[in-house]
Amino acid sequence: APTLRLRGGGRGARLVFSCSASSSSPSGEGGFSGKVGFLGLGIMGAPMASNLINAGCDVTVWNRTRSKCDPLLSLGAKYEPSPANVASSCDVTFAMLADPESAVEVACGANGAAQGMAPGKGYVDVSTVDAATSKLIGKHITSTGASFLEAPVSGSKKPAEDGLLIFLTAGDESLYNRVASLLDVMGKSRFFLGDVGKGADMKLVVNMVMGSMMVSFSEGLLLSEKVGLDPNTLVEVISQGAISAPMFSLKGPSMVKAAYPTAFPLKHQQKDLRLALALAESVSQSIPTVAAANELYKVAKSLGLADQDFSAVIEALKAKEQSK
Ligand SMILES: NC(=O)C1=CN([C@@H]2O[C@H](COP(=O)(O)OP(=O)(O)OC[C@H]3O[C@@H](n4cnc5c(N)ncnc54)[C@H](OP(=O)(O)O)[C@@H]3O)[C@@H](O)[C@H]2O)C=CC1
Ligand SMILES: O=CCCC(=O)O
Repeated sequence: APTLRLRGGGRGARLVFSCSASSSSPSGEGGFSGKVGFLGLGIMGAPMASNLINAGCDVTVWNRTRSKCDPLLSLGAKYEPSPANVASSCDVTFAMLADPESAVEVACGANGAAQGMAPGKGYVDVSTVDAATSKLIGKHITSTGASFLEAPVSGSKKPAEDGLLIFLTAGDESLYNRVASLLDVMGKSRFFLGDVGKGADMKLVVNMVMGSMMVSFSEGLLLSEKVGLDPNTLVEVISQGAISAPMFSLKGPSMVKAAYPTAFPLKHQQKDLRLALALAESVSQSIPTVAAANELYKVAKSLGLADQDFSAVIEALKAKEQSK
């Protein structure tokens, strides 16, 4: 019988089917009983794979840096020495890689996942990449007879740990239905947006808004301090008004202390702004606020902050002030 369990706390609490559930729905969704591969065990991939294992899935992992597999193996995962091996030994393989270059390399390179793909198998790329990259990966995967779904996620380290991500999917709808119960183990909601590229586009639009919001927030924190206000009070005032956002309440207090524990690496936020600018250019849209924000993230990277949380962009503003 399907297993029901409570997921999340407070307002996020809900009941979800476990991995071995055998439910079915009019859309063709059902439980997933096959073998699941997971490639890329960074900040996001590791907790996502952990949740699949904890839900009872038969998970096989691979990561470029082998040692990052160890915690997952302790939870019961299996290991294969290459993406091709994972893909050939699993029914469906997820990939959570850093950027377009690594996503292509892992899917299409030597010993890449495509080499282990075959009809009946599926590849779900949950990395944040641009539409052209996603289409390229999709082409390699589908040329083997396998199916392809892009499924970038909104939500950071904590939502990944809590299984509360938001999936922005596009591509093969039957694969979407086939992996729905797996997405529900890792996330709180999922959108199917159409042809390959639409999930990538949606993700880049969301993240360009987020990246600009963070810069605007940083400017406000610094200005409040400069005019003699307590920036902690600013965080509190914002949290009670119409521009309240979990991101401000979560990151504000540590930003005031100049602490940037990494949830979303700054280098990835800058990558997303770069890709969003290219997306806007492809349709001749001007996004001047995003362009200005991108310059600040580039400055922050040049200050050695690439691996800090993206909220460290405030340090680029501080550096500008100091150089006056
Ligand atoms: N962190 C966040 O809040 C969120 C991140 N994202 C997106 O998810 C993706 C992953 O992010 P995150 O987990 O934070 O990033 P991490 O930097 O923590 O992890 C990146 C992963 O990519 C692997 N990788 C990098 N380059 C290569 C390569 N050339 N070949 C093979 N593997 C490679 C890394 O392997 P290795 O361990 O060997 O370095 C690691 O497994 C990114 O696209 C990011 O934009 C999306 C939503 C939220
Ligand atoms: O891509 C990273 C998104 C982070 C978030 O949605 O909080």
